[in-house]
Amino acid sequence: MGYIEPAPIKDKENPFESMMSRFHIAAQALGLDDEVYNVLKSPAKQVVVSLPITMDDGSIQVFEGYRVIHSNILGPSKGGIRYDLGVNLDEVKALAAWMTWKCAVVDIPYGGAKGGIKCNPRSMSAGEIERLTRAYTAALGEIFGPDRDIPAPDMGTGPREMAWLMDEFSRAKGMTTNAVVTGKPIVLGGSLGRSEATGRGVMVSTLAAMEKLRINPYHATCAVQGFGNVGSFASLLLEERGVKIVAISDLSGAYYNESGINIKEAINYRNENDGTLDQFGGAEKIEGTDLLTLNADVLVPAATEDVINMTNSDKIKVKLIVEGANGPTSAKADQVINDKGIMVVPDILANAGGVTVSYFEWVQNRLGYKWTGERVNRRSDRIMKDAFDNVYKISKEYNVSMRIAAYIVAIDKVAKTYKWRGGY
Ligand SMILES: NC(=O)C1=CN([C@@H]2O[C@H](COP(=O)(O)OP(=O)(O)OC[C@H]3O[C@@H](n4cnc5c(N)ncnc54)[C@H](O)[C@@H]3O)[C@@H](O)[C@H]2O)C=CC1
Ligand SMILES: O=C(O)CCC(=O)C(=O)O
Repeated sequence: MGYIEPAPIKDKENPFESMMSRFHIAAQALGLDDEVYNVLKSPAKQVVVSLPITMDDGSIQVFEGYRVIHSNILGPSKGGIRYDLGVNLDEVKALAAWMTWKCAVVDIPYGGAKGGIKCNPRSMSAGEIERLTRAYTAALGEIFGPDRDIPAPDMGTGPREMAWLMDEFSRAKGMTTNAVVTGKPIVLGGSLGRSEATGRGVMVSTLAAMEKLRINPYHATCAVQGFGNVGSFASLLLEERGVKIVAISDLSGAYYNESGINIKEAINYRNENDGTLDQFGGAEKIEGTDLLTLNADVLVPAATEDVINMTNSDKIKVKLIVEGANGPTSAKADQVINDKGIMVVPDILANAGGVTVSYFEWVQNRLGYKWTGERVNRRSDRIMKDAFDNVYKISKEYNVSMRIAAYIVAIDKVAKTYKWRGGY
């Protein structure tokens, strides 16, 4: 398949401003004082690096790489690395702040960071991606570290890139340092359960929300946007629990089957076809954006930012949105969705299963010990369910949406920690 350019998203909002508008509402509800507000509204560190890479044809191409540390108040900063043509500083700043709130919502001892390289990994060879990953790691070698800043996979990256990052960092330090990065291959110290962890957390959040809404999973239908790491595992695990997945999608388009898509078949098809669902035969092909407005009970956006926005929010028909992606709902669309009475399990809660198991991976690396997959899943399910219940309780207490409640939980924890540690 040739590379398919994503269609530009209409009315895309500035992601950092979107994040700030929710932060502002939650800070007001919480009565956050000005000092802490000012500390938390700006990232602690922003680094932009220029990466000249020799391409396979011998030419030199210069790529721009970013790493933003939003906060290290709760601990070393943590967050994925994204390879995508849409990467820019405002996006990375927003994603870094979301990591701060996410780690606080699930109560793990990390601050928030995010990184990215503006590139199109689908049009690059493995060798070019390896050289780019190694150059990025070398450029940020003084930022990364198991006690400082710990990257992980995000869109366009996975265990392969994390292995190169770990190796490059270890070579520079003269010792194997596997705790510098999570989401590694198992053989390099990756944790069992990390690959499926984000999708698994989405499944746990979806079932918890369905229980509140009295939706029986065995009678429920669900549409999932994005069929990468998060979307495919969320689909598989929800299907295993009785939910009928009626639509899935990726950059090639959306695929609809009202009797339910066989998700194992779709995953096998994608794995055998260069990572794409293009020409998938188990469903009828529909427009990618039509998936968002289908008649289903649940929508899981698991692709990218701002896909639910002012052009389509009034047409959304589901009862529940569970945000597998970071920032899939624009801040302006929040109000429309709330007015329609749709429950939203927000990104900083719903997709926190990934960073939770990344934390377990880091703990195992530091202990020099391996947990069983059963132990990883049991503990992460518990953390996700407790976090859901806590956010739900706060949403009732403050009479706010689940999104604002999650921000309240997070900001409160970070602010209290900041106060105890003291400013400069
Ligand atoms: N990988 C992880 O552990 C975590 C990922 N996330 C978030 O989940 C989202 C997806 O990440 P991954 O699954 O890791 O990425 P991935 O690179 O594995 O997969 C992305 C998928 O989305 C599809 N896609 C991209 N743009 C699209 C569009 N406009 N419409 C339909 N499909 C589109 C791609 O074709 C691909 O199927 C991102 O927002 C990421 O930040 C959040 C928490 C953890
Ligand atoms: O696993 C991690 O450390 C971070 C994953 C991530 O980037 C995210 O949750 O958005």
